[in-house]
Amino acid sequence: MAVYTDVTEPDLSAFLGLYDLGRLLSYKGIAEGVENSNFLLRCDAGTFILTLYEKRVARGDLPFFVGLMEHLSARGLSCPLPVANGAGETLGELAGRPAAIFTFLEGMWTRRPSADQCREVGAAMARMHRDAADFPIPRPNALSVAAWRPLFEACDGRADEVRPGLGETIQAELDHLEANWPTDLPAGVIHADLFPDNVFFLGGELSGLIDFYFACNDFLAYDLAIALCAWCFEPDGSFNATKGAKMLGGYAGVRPLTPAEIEALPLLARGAAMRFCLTRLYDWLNTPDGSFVTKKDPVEYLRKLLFHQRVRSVAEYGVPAERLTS
Ligand SMILES: Nc1ncnc2c1ncn2[C@@H]1O[C@H](COP(=O)(O)OP(=O)(O)OP(=O)(O)O)[C@@H](O)[C@H]1O
Ligand SMILES: N[C@@H](CCO)C(=O)O
Repeated sequence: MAVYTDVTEPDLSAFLGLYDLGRLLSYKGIAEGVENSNFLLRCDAGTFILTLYEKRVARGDLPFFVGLMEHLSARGLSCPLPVANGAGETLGELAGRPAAIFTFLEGMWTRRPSADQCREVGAAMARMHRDAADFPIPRPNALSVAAWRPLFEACDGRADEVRPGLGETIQAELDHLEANWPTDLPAGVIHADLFPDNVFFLGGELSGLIDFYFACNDFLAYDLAIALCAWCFEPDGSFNATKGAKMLGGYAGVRPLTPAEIEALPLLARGAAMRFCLTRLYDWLNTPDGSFVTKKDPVEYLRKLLFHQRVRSVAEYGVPAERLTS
């Protein structure tokens, strides 16, 4: 679960006193999530989410994250809207942590996404890319190709404890990715973690996107590659080309891809699989047994990586290239 910091009722009531939300009626910690502490708040004014930012989130990045959610909400994208206090500020401090209150999004995330949901996610991502295009604050991707080898080295040669041969596979793949990573694809603000647990559906329709705490500037098609990894594989490890086709088609229906993006997609997907394999590997090796944080399996992303290594063209994701361009 993710409630790292306890909040006392007097402290919370004092914090809420800065806002125009009425009295605190109740609050409780939310078990899901890994990075920050989240609480469900009920006040006279309604239901809200209180987030306390923990140490893995750099304070200097908070204006980017909170500002981006404000920017996207103002463009009509459904995502948590930071609530301003009486002084017009959206970021404050509570229990010694930076803290913010957000509007509550109705809906639930889906553990078994359907092909139609993959299409909706593709389309929502493209709208997000379009709506964020004029967001003025830059944030370079701290987890892009240049960060992967240092992350692997921080695993101290222990990858084979997770699976024999894993270290060698990662080394070889890093050599390939570093030598071939594209340099000039269309870029902008990406979500960078648009996994099923960060997309809510309500009554069969996509109701919103959450968790913008990896958002950054990078290649737009890299975001799509991440989503392809996160949404289009089945629990048995097989790639579902119907879901792949819907995801890519949903995206391209809003923002057609360039020929260079289409050609780069299998490589970007290898990079995406590597990024999540490495962060999971690092956490796997460095999270103490018995910790209340659920460790995610790095080998799931090794398998996805091996799949993408065999892909020669976007058609193998289920859709011919000509259907993705304008
Ligand atoms: N605005 C919101 N409306 C409704 N529920 C929310 C909202 N924000 C967060 N939640 C709930 O809190 C949970 C954790 O939120 P979030 O994923 O942002 O946390 P995190 O610690 O940053 O997670 P992660 O480990 O995925 O990076 C979500 O799964 C969701 O249940
Ligand atoms: N989505 C990430 C974890 C949180 O960002 C993963 O599944 O590894």
